[in-house]
This record gives sequence, structure tokens and C-alpha cells, in this order.
Amino acid sequence: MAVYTEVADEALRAFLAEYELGELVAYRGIAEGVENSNYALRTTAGDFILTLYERRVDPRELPYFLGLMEHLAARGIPCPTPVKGRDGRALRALAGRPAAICTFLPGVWPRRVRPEHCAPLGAALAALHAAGEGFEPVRENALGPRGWPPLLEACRARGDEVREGLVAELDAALSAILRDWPAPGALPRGHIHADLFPDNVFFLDGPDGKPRVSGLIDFYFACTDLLAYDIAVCLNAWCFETDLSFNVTKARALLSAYQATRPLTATERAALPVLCRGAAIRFLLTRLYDWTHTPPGALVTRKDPLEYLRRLRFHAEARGPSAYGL
Ligand SMILES: Nc1ncnc2c1ncn2[C@@H]1O[C@H](COP(=O)(O)OP(=O)(O)OP(=O)(O)O)[C@@H](O)[C@H]1O
Ligand SMILES: N[C@@H](CCO)C(=O)O
Repeated sequence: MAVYTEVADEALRAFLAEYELGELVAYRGIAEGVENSNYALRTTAGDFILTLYERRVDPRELPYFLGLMEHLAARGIPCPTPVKGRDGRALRALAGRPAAICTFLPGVWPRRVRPEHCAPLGAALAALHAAGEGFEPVRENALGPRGWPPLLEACRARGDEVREGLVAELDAALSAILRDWPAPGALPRGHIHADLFPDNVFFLDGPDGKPRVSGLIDFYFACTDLLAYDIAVCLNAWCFETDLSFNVTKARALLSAYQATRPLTATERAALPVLCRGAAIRFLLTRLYDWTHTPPGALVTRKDPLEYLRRLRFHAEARGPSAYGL
């Protein structure tokens, strides 16, 4: 469930009066997602998404996220465009929370990833990276390498309740990742999505019957970081089967479509295994944190951290970029 903040009909109508969006026709809370409260709105001007930002989003960072979405959308990336009110502002407040309205994107996210999804995904990711150029604000990755040791510390006391020996295994894995991590300046940087999981990518079938990307959503982990790290996040999220075996056909499709727009440098290719280990430990640690800190009975669905332990082990065995089909 992800409607933490209820919005009363009257409050919403008063809020909408700040925009040129016509009259409210209908609205409903969206159950999917865990971070923020989302509502689907229909007004006489069309369909929109209203997001109320909840406690895990720092309001001071919202101008970066909304500004990046606006920048990318203006360059043809199918991401939500923040809608401005009559006063020119996209970010306002509703029901005591920071709130914004964005355009609604059509399509559905793939419940089962097929190889045919991975090429359009790779192309969309490369297009996103290219379109991010020229967006001046910088947001460091709070969940990048410097954020991992404190997360592991926060999980130390209860981590082994999830699996015996887990904390020791993560201690060793994290030291090795930090030791092998690319030196500053070694790899190209830019604006990355940093959470481009299947549930954040919408597809529609094209005239040829093949899936095409129709929407990229949820930019609330976006940051300024290594471009190839974003690829590593996608390799983890899209290229493992439900039995957690790695599907190199999916990886090859993703990487070649990405490289059709931006060929990877030799250093990026060589760094792929450690970037994939880093991406795996990032999601493992945030999931483990949630697992060990969410009170029983909370309405949020916790995601399984151990799925990422299996991925981490796979990447630790990878001998080089050829493990990913390169
Ligand atoms: N611009 C949009 N167009 C269409 N649907 C959207 C849009 N933004 C969000 N949604 C819908 O709302 C759902 C939740 O959105 P989102 O994933 O951003 O939630 P969240 O709680 O912020 O994130 P998280 O995935 O991190 O839990 C999506 O699965 C999708 O159904
Ligand atoms: N995509 C994340 C959750 C939201 O950031 C995960 O699967 O752990």
C-alpha cells in the first residue's frame, strides 16, 4: 500500500485551483510503490499523477528531482513532466506534505521480463544519460559507496536473523568492493536514475508487436554518479531469472542497445563486475535495513534481501566483462 496521506476531496479541489488543469473529474489512490503517496487524477484537461512526498524524501532534494525530470522530458525522454501552477511553481504543499502533479504516462511495467524488453531498456537508459547532459545541479549519490558502510553498521545487530553468517559475508564483500571501486575521475559521470527496476519502466507494443518503452518513472533516487553504475543496477534488476540464474542473452541485448548510443570505454567495461557487485550490495543493504527495521504489522511490503546475496555472489565470480556478454 502506498497511500500514507489521505487527501480530502475539498482540499484537492482547492489545490487544483492553483493550476490550469480544469475541473476534477475523479481521483484514486494508487496502491503500488512504497515510498510516497500517489494518486491518479482525472481532470477535464486529462490524466495526471499527484505525488505527496513522504518522510524518506528530503524536501530540499525535490527541486533536483523535479528539475531533472523537466530537463529530460524537454529532451524527449518519456518521463513524468512536473506540471507548474499559475505561479510557475511545480512544488507545493497538500495535506501537510510537499506535493507535485506530473503528467501521466501510458503503458505497463513488465511483470515478467523477456529478452525483448532488454534492448529497448538499454536504448532508453543511454538516451536518458545523453539527455541529462547540460543539467547543472548536482546530487551526490546518498546510497553510493560512502553510504554503504553506515547501512551495514545499522544492520549489524540483527542482520544474522535473516541468515546466519550474513553480516560477516557482507563485511568481506563490502571491503573488497570498496577496495576495487573505480578511482574518482576514472569513469564518465552524469545524471543517473539509480533505481531503474522493471516496475519503473512502462512498455507499450509497437506496430511491429515488439515492446517499446513508453515511460520511465520514479526519479527519487536519481543522482550524479558513474553512468556505468546505472547499467549495473539494470543488469541486476533485469537480467536474473526468478531462480536467480543470470540470463546472458538479456544482458547482451541491454548492453548492445546501450552501446549503440554510447559505447562503453575500456575502463568502464573492465569495471562492470565491481559496479555490479556494488549495485547488488546497495539493494541488499537497503532491503536488509528495511527487513530489520520495519515493525511487524507495518503495511509496507518488505523485499527479500537474500535475492541480492545470490546476485552479489554471481558478480564476485565474474572473471571480467565477458560474464555479461561483452
Ligand atoms: N507518471 C506516471 N504515469 C503513470 N503512472 C504512474 C506515474 N507515476 C507513478 N505511477 C503509478 O504509480 C505507481 C507508484 O509509483 P512509484 O513507483 O513512483 O511509487 P513510489 O512509492 O514513489 O516508489 P517506489 O517504487 O520507490 O516504491 C507506479 O507503479 C505506477 O502505477
Ligand atoms: N527498487 C528497490 C526498491 C525501491 O527503491 C528494490 O527493489 O529494493
